[in-house]
Amino acid sequence: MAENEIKKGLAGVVVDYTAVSKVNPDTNSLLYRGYPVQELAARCSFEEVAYLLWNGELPTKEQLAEFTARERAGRALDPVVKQVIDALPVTSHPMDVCRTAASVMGARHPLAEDSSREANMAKAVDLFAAMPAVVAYDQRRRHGQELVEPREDLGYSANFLWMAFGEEQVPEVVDAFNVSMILYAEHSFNASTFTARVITSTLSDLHSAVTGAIGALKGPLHGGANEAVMHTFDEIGIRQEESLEEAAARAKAWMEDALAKKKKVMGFGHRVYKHGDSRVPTMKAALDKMIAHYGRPELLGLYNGLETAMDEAKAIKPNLDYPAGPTYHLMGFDTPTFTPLFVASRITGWTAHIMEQLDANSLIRPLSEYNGHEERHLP
Ligand SMILES: CC(=O)SCCNC(=O)CCNC(=O)[C@H](O)C(C)(C)COP(=O)(O)OP(=O)(O)OC[C@H]1O[C@@H](n2cnc3c(N)ncnc32)[C@H](O)[C@@H]1OP(=O)(O)O
Ligand SMILES: O=C([O-])CC(=O)C(=O)O
Repeated sequence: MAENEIKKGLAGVVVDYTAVSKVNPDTNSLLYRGYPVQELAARCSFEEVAYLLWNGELPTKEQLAEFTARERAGRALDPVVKQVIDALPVTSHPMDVCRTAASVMGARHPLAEDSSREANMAKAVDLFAAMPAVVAYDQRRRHGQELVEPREDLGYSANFLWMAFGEEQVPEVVDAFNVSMILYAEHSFNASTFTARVITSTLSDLHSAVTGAIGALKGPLHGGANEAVMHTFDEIGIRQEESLEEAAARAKAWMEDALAKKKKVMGFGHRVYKHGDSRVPTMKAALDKMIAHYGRPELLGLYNGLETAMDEAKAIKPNLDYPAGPTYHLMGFDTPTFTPLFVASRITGWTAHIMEQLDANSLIRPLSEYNGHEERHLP
């Protein structure tokens, strides 16, 4: 019997203060620096939200102009980072490519060993500006396509889609992508952010913390779930000729069978929210728009069938990854690219937390209760 109560997975443990965001499971709300995320998603660009997360306030017109000019100037893929990506097999998971690229960018950064607030802010903006090129180029090279150079006349989301597909997207698609970036940007002490804070607490550098955070995000219990959702849809089978009702019935039957076999179905459940993820209604509205735009009601059938069956059987609600996965699929991203899209967004939240951790640092080092062999001695 343990002498101390063990909180497995640190469930329910409050480990520090944060002013970056507030997740409130009782009111199903999420605030970034005090602003409801739904309001930000409806009215702001992702660039404005990034600025807010880092600086605590939304930018003025002049500040936004300066900030976007800085972001646009940093979008091109560093030729050395491209060489490193090209040296990786095309079968490498795109999250491994992202993690490697973040690490190379850190080693090459002119301020690599400087962890002052000014240097960290510069590094954060550099990563934010450059990661879309990594994600977009890696998807393209896996499909035998050439790098697409960024366009300075486009906003962050429009340019990201341009670099991924080499075609300008219509405003509805750009808006849905912008909403997904805003919703994915920040979520208090989730596993990847906590990883970044642990690494930062040793006084290691920002790129090391982001590289570790990317590793934590990859797992299917965290960000990897958006990719896993699409695998579920694929396993059930996407049949474009099918009606919404037919697809829903097949998805419902699939879920009932999966739950009878005690399977965990990715895209459902959350450590903090127990009555639904605050971000899902906004992301689901964006998914609905994409389903209408691309004329794909059968995907809504699959979505509804799984959700209903999970709710009836276990009352477990979808998390953000559930509507995000099929939204990215409709936009034309291949499935392994979904979690790197999450990386591109969460760089903002991670780096805001890294700077906050450094401002009031204490080495993160919890205790453990030993349950191994009694003391013994060599014969
Ligand atoms: C952006 C994000 O990172 S959001 C999270 C993305 N992750 C996923 O979608 C992965 C699937 N979900 C899960 O594994 C979990 O819900 C987690 C890890 C997110 C949170 O889990 P925890 O708070 O640790 O709860 P835990 O995993 O113990 O689940 C509690 C119960 O609900 C069940 N449950 C929770 N989620 C699911 C699920 N997705 N499918 C089936 N059952 C589930 C568990 O089996 C468990 O049942 P039991 O008490 O009968 O054993
Ligand atoms: O908060 C969590 O545990 C996971 C999550 O939803 C996120 O990181 O966006």
